[in-house]
Amino acid sequence: MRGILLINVGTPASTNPNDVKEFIAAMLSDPLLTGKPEWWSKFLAKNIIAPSSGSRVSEKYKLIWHNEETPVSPLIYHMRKLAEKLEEQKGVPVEIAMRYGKPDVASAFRELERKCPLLHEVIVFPLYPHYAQSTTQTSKDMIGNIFYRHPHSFRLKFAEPYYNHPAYIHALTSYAKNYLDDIDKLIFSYHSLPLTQVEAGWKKGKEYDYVYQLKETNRLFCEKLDIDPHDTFLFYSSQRGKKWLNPFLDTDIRDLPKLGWKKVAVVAPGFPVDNLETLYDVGIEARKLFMEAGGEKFTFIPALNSNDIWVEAIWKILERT
Ligand SMILES: C=CC1=C(C)c2cc3[nH]c(cc4nc(cc5[nH]c(cc1n2)c(C)c5CCC(=O)O)C(CCC(=O)O)=C4C)c(C)c3C=C
Ligand SMILES: [Fe+2]
Repeated sequence: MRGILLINVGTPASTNPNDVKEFIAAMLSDPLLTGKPEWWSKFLAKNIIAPSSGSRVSEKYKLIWHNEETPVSPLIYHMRKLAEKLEEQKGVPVEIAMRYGKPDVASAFRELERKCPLLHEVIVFPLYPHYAQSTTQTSKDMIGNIFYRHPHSFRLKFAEPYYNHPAYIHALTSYAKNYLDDIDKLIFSYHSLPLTQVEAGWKKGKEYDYVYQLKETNRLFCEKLDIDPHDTFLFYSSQRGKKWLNPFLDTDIRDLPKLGWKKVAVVAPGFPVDNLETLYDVGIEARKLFMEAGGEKFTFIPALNSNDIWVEAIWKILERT
């Protein structure tokens, strides 16, 4: 039998500033994420960035935390629901794990083996449709490292980027089309990346080319819904410097109302499940900036999360893996 491991970057254990600092330090210590040497990344992350940003970021997490039942990060909440639905509807064991922090990959492998002693294959499904060194590559490296260190009965596969897979585009468009009435422009919002990492990927070819891949998603999205690409904008969020992919959602969106586009909907296809980067950066911060700049209507399109249509799409994407 096959098992599925849903992987994502990670999230703090709670909104407590110490937990947030620990998470930020773990992430920013990764040389594949920062593009800097390991010793330098670790030093900077633990001694400077995490201590100085932990409390500020913790305030953002408090605004989006999932407080029903047991309080939990929305990222984990949606991933658990997605895993449960996949398990129920497809009859295969499914676990979730994070690149940084908990739940961790080694425990997820053990749990899959416990659920299904006859497991012969595990497919890792990254909740990042587009390739990036800071998401896909670092997750693949870390999982391989854990997998090959211990003997396992099953073999391991990693799903390729699915940015152009018809099932992903179908899920995205069937879901998003319900939010597109009465708008002047549709905004595609993606996580920004340092230009150095983007260019390095571009040189390796389109399987590693973040911008090529996300523009393909946008093109296919417009084609499927018969949207004129001139009625869309591409913005990048969560940049950490000037030499990152732009225009920036958290500054440049303010220009739209002045140009006469006062009603927008924002979709973030790079995030199949909601998290801080969608719920806060888009749903709270970008909305506020847009409305303060004279906007009249701001529609935040939630991620696919655990919608049935996304469960079906994942299953179809895994067929070719
Ligand atoms: C498409 C997905 C993502 C890309 C690409 C990405 C690149 C990237 N991220 C950082 C630094 C941080 N990311 C943080 C949180 C975070 N990032 C993503 C996704 C991508 N990151 C997710 C899903 C999350 C988790 C959010 C949650 O709900 O918990 C954080 C911590 C939070 C914060 O401080 O904002 C940091 C730090 C870099 C440097 C980078 C590319 C080089
Ligand atoms: Fe990130």
